[in-house]
Amino acid sequence: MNTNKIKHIGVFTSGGDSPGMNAALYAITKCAEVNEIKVSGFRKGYEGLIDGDLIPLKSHDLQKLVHQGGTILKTARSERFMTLQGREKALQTLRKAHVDALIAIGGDGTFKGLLAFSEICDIPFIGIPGTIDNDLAGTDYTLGFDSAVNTAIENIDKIRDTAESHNRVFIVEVMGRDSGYIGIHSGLVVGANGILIPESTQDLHLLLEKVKNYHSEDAFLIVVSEGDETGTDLVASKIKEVNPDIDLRITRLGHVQRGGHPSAFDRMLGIRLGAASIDVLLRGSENVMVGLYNNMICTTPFQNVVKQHHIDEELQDLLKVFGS
Ligand SMILES: Nc1ncnc2c1ncn2[C@@H]1O[C@H](COP(=O)(O)OP(=O)(O)OP(=O)(O)O)[C@@H](O)[C@H]1O
Ligand SMILES: O=P(O)(O)OC[C@H]1O[C@](O)(CO)[C@@H](O)[C@@H]1O
Repeated sequence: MNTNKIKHIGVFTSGGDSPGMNAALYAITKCAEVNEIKVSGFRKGYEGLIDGDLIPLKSHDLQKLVHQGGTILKTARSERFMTLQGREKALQTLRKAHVDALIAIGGDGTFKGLLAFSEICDIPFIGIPGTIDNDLAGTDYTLGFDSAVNTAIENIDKIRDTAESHNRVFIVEVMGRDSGYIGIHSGLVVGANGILIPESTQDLHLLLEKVKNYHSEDAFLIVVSEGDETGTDLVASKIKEVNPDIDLRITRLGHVQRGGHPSAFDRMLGIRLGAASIDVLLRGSENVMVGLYNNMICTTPFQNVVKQHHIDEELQDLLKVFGS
């Protein structure tokens, strides 16, 4: 496509919200304005595309929202977009609004959606990785991951205080639908006694050995990823089996990890990736996700942005030493 013809860009946030999305929206809008391109925001992810629910975006308004968590465009998981009929409606919306290119901020599901959409819609699509799970290939970090880990550790530190006071064992469940990134990062930096994540299957046995002999005056903290195959409740009952005297509590941190102000890292990541999305679009890229690799901007075709079920070797080694 002749990129001089890009006069109107549509943008939306999709999947789970993540801190830093507003910073990315600000950067997209600011950089588009510099290039005399109009930006419209579709509300509630693919739902807004289907229903034609769009609002004009101006950098002046977004500038003061960079520090805010969530997404001012709202987000959703859209059943309707999973159907060809839904995608055809979205195509009509884009044609009617004369949108020349689309930028989506979301996780791997969002990019699968764009791939399906590209079969019937031939305008360029650019993706920005936005999910607290950090489970995408093509980038070292996704928007919101750093903030979510910070929220998790702030809360786990508090749990330690009460756990120490009562000599209790606590299982703290952290988010990550299929991924242990939040689990391994938060578990390591709070000094957890055990860390269970879906990418590593041997730890439970070692953990049970350790907890069997636990009669300490200390707290015993176990961080379990939501996606761990054993699961929080079963881990708890296995611990009770091997050591029935243990005073055990479970805390599920849940959606608190998705809220709150974005960290400095996530604000900066949002600014960099938002700006990069306009830059690569105007250089003629399409159907790629912009990401950060070794602290440099890179692009990856949507086909390769599959869910990342791999924790690198260095972290796995740390897990062996510190996590079980
Ligand atoms: N194969 C697909 N075809 C069409 N649309 C899809 C497909 N997969 C996902 N989508 C659309 O993308 C939306 C977002 O995907 P999903 O709910 O998996 O979140 P995500 O982008 O992976 O973010 P998060 O990691 O925060 O959950 C879905 O609700 C659906 O509308
Ligand atoms: O908000 P929902 O739809 O319950 O989704 C929860 C899922 O979304 C995530 O927070 C990612 O956005 C996962 O960690 C979690 O499993």
